[in-house]
Amino acid sequence: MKIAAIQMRSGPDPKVNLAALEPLLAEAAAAGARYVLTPEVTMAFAENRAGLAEVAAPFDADPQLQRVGELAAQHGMYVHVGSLAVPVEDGRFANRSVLFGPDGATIATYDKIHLFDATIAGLNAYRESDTYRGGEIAVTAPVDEFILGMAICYDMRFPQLFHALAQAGAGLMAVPAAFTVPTGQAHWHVLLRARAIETGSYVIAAAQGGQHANGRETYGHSLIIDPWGRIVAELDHDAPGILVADIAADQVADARARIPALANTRPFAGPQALPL
Ligand SMILES: O=C(O)CNC(=O)[C@H](CS)NC(=O)CCC(=O)C(=O)O
Repeated sequence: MKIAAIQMRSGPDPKVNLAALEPLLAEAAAAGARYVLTPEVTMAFAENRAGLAEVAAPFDADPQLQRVGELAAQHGMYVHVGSLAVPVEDGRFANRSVLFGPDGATIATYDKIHLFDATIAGLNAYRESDTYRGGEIAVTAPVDEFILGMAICYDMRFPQLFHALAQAGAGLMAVPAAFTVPTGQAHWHVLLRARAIETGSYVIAAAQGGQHANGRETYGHSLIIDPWGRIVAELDHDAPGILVADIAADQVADARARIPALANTRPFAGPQALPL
């Protein structure tokens, strides 16, 4: 199965972002992709909560999202919108991933569980939970012969999520992202490779990249990693573009046969704080 990651440089306006996305989806379809992943905050990378409130639409009436569903059907491929902001009851948003099937139907949604509340030296303090409400449910979905495990950006730092997805059968992990540059330089490749190795799974990471209109700068470097932890494709820059690779379910089985860490997982008690 051919899969593709789309790298973007989204701004605050969903119409402009959709216009940037459409030709990249067409390019992925022309390359033979059966499954395509777009980055976190594909549709609106806003400056703040007020900026999002101006453009975010109810989930069932989002014109850009509906257009992506039509494009999935037109191209006959799975299109996974890495995330977009969806208004929720408490005035915040869900940072939500949406998977469309090749017939254009919505197959699955996933709300980002782990929110980026961190202060990084030299950057602003990020308080994602001011704007977004965290999800509470891990999600898998069928994509042809694969089971897809859904994660978003900062989720990649939480191996227990990927372990749970793999235990539920996922062999392809999706990580749409809008990573900061310094943490990307330090951690992006090693964390994503580790998630692939630990779970014997493919990892596809579709990134935002470059200098955005909202003042943020993101790391780019979209990646596809095989279940042995090898990087099989990378956009070695932060500009918009697409990345394509062939994946095969027998590679998942092979990696898990060589290192059966999933099967060898055992429950344990403790830790005991010694000496008692
Ligand atoms: O805020 C928005 O509109 C969109 N969301 C993001 O950009 C999110 C939350 S601020 N970014 C990350 O999770 C980066 C994580 C990261 O860089 C790391 O883990 O090192």
